[in-house]
Amino acid sequence: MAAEMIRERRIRGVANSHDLLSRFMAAAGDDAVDDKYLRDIVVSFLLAGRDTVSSALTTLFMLLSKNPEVASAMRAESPGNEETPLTFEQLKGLHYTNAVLFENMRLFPPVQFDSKFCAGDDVLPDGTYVSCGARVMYHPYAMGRMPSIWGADHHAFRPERWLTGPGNSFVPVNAYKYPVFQAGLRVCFGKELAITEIKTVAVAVVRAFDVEVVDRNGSGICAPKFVSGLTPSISGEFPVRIRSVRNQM
Ligand code: HEM
Repeated sequence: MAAEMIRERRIRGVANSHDLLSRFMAAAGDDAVDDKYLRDIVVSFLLAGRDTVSSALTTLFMLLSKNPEVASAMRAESPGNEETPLTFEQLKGLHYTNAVLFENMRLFPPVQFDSKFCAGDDVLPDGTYVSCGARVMYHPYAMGRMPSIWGADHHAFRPERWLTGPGNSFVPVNAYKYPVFQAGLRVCFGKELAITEIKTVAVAVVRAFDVEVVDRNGSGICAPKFVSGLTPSISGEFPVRIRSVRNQM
């Protein structure tokens, strides 16, 4: 599929196309960019951008089902109704919704753990010696649930913990405290895109529907099994009941 996408652009030309692959090809200009390099770009963007966003949305709706008052607050914050799509600026102004997204990914980070290999002998800030070639892991899932980082209510889904700015506005924390998108030079390249995607889908669905996680027979709330992995997922089924908000008014 990647090869076909590249071939098609080589034939069509990329100067007037604004998709990401065309931009990579155009930016390379006269420098020869081989197809293998471009194929790796396509694959890494698909891998990095697809399962992560869908994992975040899955756990978000799981949490909203357990916390319907949070879904109501998101609905109340969003201007207009489901007929009027939000602009990018309006989306950015949704502080409570932003807090819900970040709180969801604190408890269920789409990349649960990650590792790096030392390029040379080094000493970490806490004094730990690491030798060249050693593997060092960081674990956003564990860090998101540590009382020493998040306090006594670390286990609670509480979006308000992010609303510490003037007028209860959203305030991000240090990326090394919340390494859900990693931190430093190799921070996630698609972070802002991911947040915009998740917010767009979450707001569009919440404005129009109540999403309730149910058991197989459609009655009572069940607890979907969260399966850890590089990008975590839900094992087996994830049955939900969808109710139009408009019909309930
Ligand atoms: C909620 C969604 C996402 C999360 C939690 C996430 C998380 C991460 C993390 C932890 C890394 C560091 C991986 C490593 O260095 O080993 C990373 C890297 C990366 N992400 Fe994301 N990501 C998300 C969505 C996206 C999207 C939508 C895109 C693009 C379409 C994207 C593109 C990338 C790329 C290109 C890198 C490599 C950056 C580099 O090494 O310089 N990500 N992401």
